[in-house]
Amino acid sequence: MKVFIGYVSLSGNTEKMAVIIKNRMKAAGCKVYMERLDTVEVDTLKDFDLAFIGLYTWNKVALPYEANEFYEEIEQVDFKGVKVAFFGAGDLTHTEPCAAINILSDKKKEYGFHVFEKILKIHQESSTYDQIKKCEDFAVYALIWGNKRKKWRFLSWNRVLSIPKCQKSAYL
Ligand SMILES: Cc1cc2nc3c(=O)[nH]c(=O)nc-3n(C[C@H](O)[C@H](O)[C@H](O)COP(=O)(O)O)c2cc1C
Repeated sequence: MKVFIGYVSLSGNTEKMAVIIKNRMKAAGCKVYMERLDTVEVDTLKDFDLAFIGLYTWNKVALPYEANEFYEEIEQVDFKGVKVAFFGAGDLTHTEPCAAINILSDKKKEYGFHVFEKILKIHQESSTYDQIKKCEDFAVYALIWGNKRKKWRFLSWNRVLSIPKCQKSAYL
């Protein structure tokens, strides 16, 4: 599978999540292309089987400024059926943590993207074993979701990747 990972990160926490996801996807045999969202051409997402988009949040009512152009360009292309999964670092003690992700994810749904129902939100840096595992598990579940066209394929992916049953508690 061809996987795209696009992210924006100021202090490096979201970038760290992106790297964990990238490594997990490579270990699963995917071809991975990773780029910052402020340099990506939005229509290239159509060339991938699955896209991961990661954002930090600095002001709960706004997108990071580096993602503004990406956000605007979504309106210019037909993205019907393009699959995307969202992740990001934030302050989970906020009343509305990682709100930038919800802003972008809502717009993507509106413009035809097929959005993975689980969003991965990590408190600050992904440094503990538990946080790193959450990133890896999220990546694998998104991959299975992105690849789930036939039941046998879902079952074989489960076996090949040797993952436990879905732990919903790992997601916010
Ligand atoms: C000035 C400032 C405002 C912030 N506002 C929010 C916020 O509204 N919501 C949130 O979830 N996190 C907020 N955070 C926490 C950051 O999202 C968090 O530090 C995150 O790890 C940054 O990601 P990055 O390292 O990828 O840039 C804020 C942090 C700073 C410094």
